[in-house]
Formats: sequence, structure tokens, C-alpha cells
Amino acid sequence: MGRKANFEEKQKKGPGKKAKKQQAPVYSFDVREFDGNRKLTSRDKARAKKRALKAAAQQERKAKKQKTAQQPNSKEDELDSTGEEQFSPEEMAELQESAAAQGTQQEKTKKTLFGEEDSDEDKEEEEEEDDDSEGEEDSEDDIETDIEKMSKKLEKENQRRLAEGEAYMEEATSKVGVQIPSLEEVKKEMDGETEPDLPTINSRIKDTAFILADFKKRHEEGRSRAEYMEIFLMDLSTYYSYNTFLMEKLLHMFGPSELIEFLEANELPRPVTIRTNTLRTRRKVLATSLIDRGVDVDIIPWSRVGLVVMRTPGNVTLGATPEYLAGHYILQGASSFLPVMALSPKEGEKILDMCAAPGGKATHIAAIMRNTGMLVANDVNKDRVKAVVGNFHRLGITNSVITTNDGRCFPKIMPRGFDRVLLDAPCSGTGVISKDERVKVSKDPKDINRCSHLQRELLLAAIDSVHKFDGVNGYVVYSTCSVLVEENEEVVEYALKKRNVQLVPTGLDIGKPGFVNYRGKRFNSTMNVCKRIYPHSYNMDGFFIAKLKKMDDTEAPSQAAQAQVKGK
Ligand SMILES: C[S@@+](CC[C@H](N)C(=O)[O-])C[C@H]1O[C@@H](n2cnc3c(N)ncnc32)[C@H](O)[C@@H]1O
Repeated sequence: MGRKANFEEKQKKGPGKKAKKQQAPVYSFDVREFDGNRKLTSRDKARAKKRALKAAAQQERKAKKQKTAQQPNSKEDELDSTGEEQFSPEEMAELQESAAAQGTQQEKTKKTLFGEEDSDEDKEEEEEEDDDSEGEEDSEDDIETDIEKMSKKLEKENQRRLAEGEAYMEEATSKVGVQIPSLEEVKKEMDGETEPDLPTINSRIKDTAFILADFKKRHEEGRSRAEYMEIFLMDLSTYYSYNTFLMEKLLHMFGPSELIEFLEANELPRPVTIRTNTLRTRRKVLATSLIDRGVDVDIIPWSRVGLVVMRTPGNVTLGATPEYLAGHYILQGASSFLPVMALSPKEGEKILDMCAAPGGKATHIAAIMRNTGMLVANDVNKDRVKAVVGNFHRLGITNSVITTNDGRCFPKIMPRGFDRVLLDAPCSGTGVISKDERVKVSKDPKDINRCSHLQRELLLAAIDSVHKFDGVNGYVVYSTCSVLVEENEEVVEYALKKRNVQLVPTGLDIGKPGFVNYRGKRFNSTMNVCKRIYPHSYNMDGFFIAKLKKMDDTEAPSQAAQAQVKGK
């Protein structure tokens, strides 16, 4: 992985992970949203009616408020100035109801999991309720139109206020201007003996991001964008404790405000997730056992096998429960599911996991293959391979051969011997900084070049290890836990030039498209079918996933492919 720390370069310390108060992880998905298509029960309808009445009452109160607001020193006037909202008794009741509902998260998860398997009794009850409520349809339609009208009005009002606020901010900043010290002053401050003043740096970061977001309008006369960028880079490196080499790379990829989001996400741990081993159990059964053990879990909606662990009681260790020891699940980051989902293994196939240790993705592949066909789990590192052996035993994998070759040799060992190859390549780890903070300061240009070079060689070997005959194309999935273009799009671009392969959609619903243009470079126009996962966008580890289809068995790319690459 090239994770050698360079301890010679001294970084000025920012608040770092430990100094920051960690908040509860924010989930980018909510299973409850997935109830959207459910048929409304009479209870739902009654609630809608209640909401409509409440909205009408609220509207009336607002109108009254506006009237009294015109009278000086009224009580409502005072309330408005503090910005506090008063809750009506009905609103309070609803808030209490929702707080009580949150207390039964475990019950909810069980319900979500078993929703499709409701007992007949439950179903009958619901049908009865639906029948009862049929007569209400017309009046509810009227109510809904009223609600729509009211919410449109409210939305208009909100937009007007928002526009007023923005205009005010613009005016204020254009009068006063956001003041950033000169580059020399900032450099002096950084070179000083004293510890950097982190709150000052933090607010300067925000100010500089604000200026850079609309440079033409907001910059100080006579100061260049390059100067602001340099100050921004220095401040970010100091505040978040990165070396400037890596921070500059990241700044090239993200805009200033998105970069702050990415860096902030790296300061927090990702949610703990587990993958059900379907060779041993089913997700519903596993979730029930864990819930009964007091472990609060929720489903990962885009996966059939994933669970998010919301809370674990003090007396339970997830890596030592009876279910864990029996091989019912594996602890695995949610984004690690994605390369295997993209690979889409089939029963009876021959599959190579070229860099398999410790075996998270290989065990997932074997489970999807239902222990049929043949899985070669390879890793050059003999020590790490011990973990593959352990995981395979625990999870009951029986269709596999474990090898310890340099992945680059596979075309010689088993030329074109596989239907699919997963290349989860060794990388800089810039997508998993929240797990390994050393990445912040340990990477230099040599490390990235070394990774990129090895990744290119491994990718060509992966392509040469899959077949294409009788109209059946082999597939290669290339993935890394790095966000850097040098280790992702550039590596895939190289393979597109060197071999007759095409990028195909990964079949994944989540992820941002790969870069087609990057700092003046133009990559293959199909690069946008690759997926980029960012911690700040999905609350998952950063990942890159590309899926390649082998077009023929010759080692050189076809003339058409060459022309496509040249013609860009
Ligand atoms: C990102 S990790 C793989 C993680 C694994 N796929 C999983 O899901 O558990 C990369 C692995 O590549 C292995 N590796 C590095 N160079 C290699 C090479 N030339 N051939 C095969 N494996 C290699 C490393 O030992 C490391 O275990």
C-alpha cells in the first residue's frame, strides 16, 4: 500500500480528529424514505387531515401576527426579533409523538425488514381500514388542494425572504469587504514560533472560500486569485494537518467549498456496517438475532445484504458475537460492497480476485457464486493471506483456491483463464483518511507515481487474464480506495489505449461520474460511467470503481479503439 510515514516533514497541528468533538454519524440514506409508495391507510389519511387543519390554523396565526406586527412594541414583535417559534399544543403533541416513535427504532427496523412478510392478520386489518376510509376521498382531495395552495404561498414568501437576505449580504460585503491578510503576513504567521491560532485560521478559511466562490465580485482590488489560493492552501494544510502536496492535489479535484466538506468528513468515523454472509443466513434473520442481542441495526437500502450498526451495547463486541463466530456476517465498509456488485459474479464461473487480502470482497464474491464454480483469491503478501484463510474458514467458503502470486504474473499462469477479474488495487488510501490519518502527511509524488505505475501493470494483467471467445466477453472491475485521478481515471485511460477493452456501466445507482476532463486533460468520453464515491457525499469511504469489457483476445487495442483515443 506504500503507507510509509514521512516523519521528517513536520506538520503544524490542526485540531485533528481527537481534538474535535465527534458528532453522531449522519446517514445519507433513510430507510423510512423507502415507504413512499405504500398505499395510504385510514390512519395516514386522518393524519393528513390533521396536518391540513394545523396548516390552516398556522396560516391564520401568521396572518394575525403580520397584522399585530404593524402595531409597535407588540408581544409578537418581540418573538419575531428573537427568531423563536412558538409551538401550538397540536404541534407539541405531534413532536412528542415523533420523539416516542424514535425511541422504538429497533421495532422499526424489524418492521422494515419484515414489511413484506406482514402476517395475514395485519394485512386484513389494513385492508379493512382502507375500506372504511373510501368515503372520505372527496373531502380529502379538497384539503390537499388547500394544502398545496398554502404551501405554494409559504414557499413564495420564503423565497422572497431568502432573496432579501442574500441581497443584504452582498451589499454588506461589497461595502465592508472580506478582509484577508496579505500572503506575506500569512507566511510570517505560519513561520512563527508560536502555535497557530486555529480559530483565526478557520474563519479565514471560510472567508477565503467565500471570496473564491465569486472571485470577480468579492476580491480585494489588486489581489490575484493565485494569492488567495495560496493562502487557502496554507490555511487548510495547517488547520487539517495535511502536507501541502496532498492538499494541493485535493484542491485541484474539488472546488474550495466542496474541499472543506471532504476534509470535514475525513475528521469523522464512517458508520459501522456489516455484510450478511448469505451462505450461512439471511439478512432478516441476522438482523433479528442482533436486535435481540441489543444491537441497534438498520438496513442499507441499496444493498440486499448490508446492515448499518447504529448502536452496540457495552457488553457486545461485534467481532465476537456468536453470530460473528458462526460466520453469519463480516465487518465491512459499505463502499467495499460496490466493486463486487459491479463485478456481478455468476454461479459456475471462474473468477480471479487478484489482490484479495484480507478477503472482504472475495468472500462476497464466493457468497454470490453460492460456492459454485471456481474463485482464485490471490495476494502477493503472504502474511495478509493468513487473514483470507481465516475469513474463508469462518464464512464457509469452499469454491476457492488461495494463492500468493504477484498479480502481474497471472496471464502467464492462467492465460485468459477467467470469466471475470476483480482488481481491488493497492493504492494511496486517500479515500480512507478517516481510518488512517497518517495518509494526511505520508504521501509524496513518488508514492503516487509508484502506485499509479503498479496499478497500470496490474490492470493490463487483469485484462489479459480474462477471455473473450464464442461471443462471451470477460469483464474486469478495477477499484481503489483512493480519490486521486492519477490512480483512477489515468490508469483506466492507459488500459483503454493499451488493450481492446471498453468501459461499461457499473450498474451501481450511487456514486458520482468519473472525470472526463481534468485540469486540461481530456479522458475517454466514456469515463463518466465510472463511479466516484466520496465520504462527504455518501458517508462512506472514498472509492473509485470502473468496469471494463474485453472486446477481443489480441493484446493490442483495435484500430478503432486507437482512433477513438487519438481522436479525443
Ligand atoms: C486494497 S488491498 C485489497 C483488499 C481486498 N480486496 C479486500 O477487499 O479485502 C490491496 C492488496 O493488494 C496486495 N498487493 C499489492 N501488490 C500486489 C501485487 N503485485 N500482486 C498481488 N497483490 C498485490 C496487497 O498486499 C493488498 O493486500
